[in-house]
Amino acid sequence: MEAVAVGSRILPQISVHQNSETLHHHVQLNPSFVNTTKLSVDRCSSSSDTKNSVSGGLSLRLPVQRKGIVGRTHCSAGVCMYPVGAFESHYHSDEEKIGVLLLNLGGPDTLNDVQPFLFNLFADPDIIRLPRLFRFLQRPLAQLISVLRAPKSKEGYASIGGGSPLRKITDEQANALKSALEVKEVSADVYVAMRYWHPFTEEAVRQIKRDRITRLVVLPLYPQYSISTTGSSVRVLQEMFRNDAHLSRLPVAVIQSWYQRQGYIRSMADLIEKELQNFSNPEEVMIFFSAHGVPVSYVENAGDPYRDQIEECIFLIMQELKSRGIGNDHTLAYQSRVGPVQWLKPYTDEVLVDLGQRGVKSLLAVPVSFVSEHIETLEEIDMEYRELALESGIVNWGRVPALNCTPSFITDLAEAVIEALPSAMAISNSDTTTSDNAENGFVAYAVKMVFGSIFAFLLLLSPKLMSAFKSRVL
Ligand SMILES: C=CC1=C(C)c2cc3[nH]c(cc4nc(cc5[nH]c(cc1n2)c(C)c5CCC(=O)O)C(CCC(=O)O)=C4C)c(C)c3C=C
Ligand SMILES: [Fe+2]
Repeated sequence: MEAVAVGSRILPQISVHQNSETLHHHVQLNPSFVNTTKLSVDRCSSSSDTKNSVSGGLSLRLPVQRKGIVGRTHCSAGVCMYPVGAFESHYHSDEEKIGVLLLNLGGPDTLNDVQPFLFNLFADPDIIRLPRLFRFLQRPLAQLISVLRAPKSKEGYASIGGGSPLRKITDEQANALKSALEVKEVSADVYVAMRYWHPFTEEAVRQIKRDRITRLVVLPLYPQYSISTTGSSVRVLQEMFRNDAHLSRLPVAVIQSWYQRQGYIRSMADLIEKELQNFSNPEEVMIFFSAHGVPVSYVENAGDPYRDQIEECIFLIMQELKSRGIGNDHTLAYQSRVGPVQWLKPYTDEVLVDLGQRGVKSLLAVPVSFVSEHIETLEEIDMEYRELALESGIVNWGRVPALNCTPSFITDLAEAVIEALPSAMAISNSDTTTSDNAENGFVAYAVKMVFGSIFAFLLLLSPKLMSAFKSRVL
């Protein structure tokens, strides 16, 4: 697990508490931030199972921090150990009030919410990454793309019952996590912060303030880190915390990614093992991992560790399956691309056709970057990809369900939270005069909106330009 405190400067590398259920992982702490933490640069010795080889691979694959891009931190070599006992009694004291903030993307509750939800998504500079000079076009462009994409999106949401199930499932996960923490004698309030729809991050943070939480763990419900998911949500949190006197003093730990945790890997392997039994010849089934894509530029230019983490995650799941005597073939592809740019390859739809042509007859789809059912599992995989696979010659199709509230998974999340608690720290020297704030002056905003709207208007008026744009972007 990587955890990092929310802050405006280079952040300390936090924090992996080791226990028998956690894959050993390489992290480095900056002692000036966490002086209560005992540091060790040695790799933890562990039992001779998958853990050791995995941690070696992990440390090599972790990205170097590139300033101003991911903008936060990534781990480098070294393992830190917590003097756990030193913290435990504190959590049970009357004055400590623990909060856990779950981050997720959010989804439209009804079909009327689809276009405004899409607007919020495309208005995010971590989703459409315009060069700084063109940032003034972000909102007009978001307006345009959301209006153009809404009909297709609505169709998708209509086919899964008229809205996204993400809010309901995330609330259930929050309740289950609270109970799992209670079982481990940690009393905590669990909050949900969605990036693009209700309950928005702002609503959750307001509640955290109202409840006078004294220590907060931020847990993204994305196993792997991407600039477009965890990165975006954490950036919003950073801005809010930096600009708030109370929040900037609140000790916070952010778990950046947790795909390598043994509890998660085992839970995924359990689901795959169970689902394979539904095939008449389980050993002949191709395990087909499908991850949500991101544009290639995120990985190759902006230093997004997403692809590396997805690959590592799949390696770990397959290793776990092998240790159970399951040695099926497997492959990975990326789904859900949007827009005219290159996305991570290979693309799910192309691979399905290819596999069918190559004579693969049985296929088990495994959504690997999501932990809840949502439109990309229920509509894209279960309907679109299934149909395409069957048309392409696949005969036996199966799909592993999302983890949702699987008890072993929720228990592992609870352990991740407990392990992160000691590393929570405040943003001490908050800097409230960021250049972004300066840019947000009313006059600058008005000028940008006027020019942006003119651009969007011209685009809408030009049928030729419009149809070219539509065919490439949507
Ligand atoms: C790991 C998960 C996700 C990554 C990475 C991601 C990147 C990403 N997504 C878009 C565009 C869209 N995403 C949409 C919905 C959506 N995406 C994720 C997850 C990841 N996105 C989730 C959980 C959801 C919500 C699903 C729900 O049930 O509501 C949508 C809307 C749906 C649609 O119209 O297809 C869009 C659009 C981009 C551009 C991107 C990376 C840059
Ligand atoms: Fe997405």
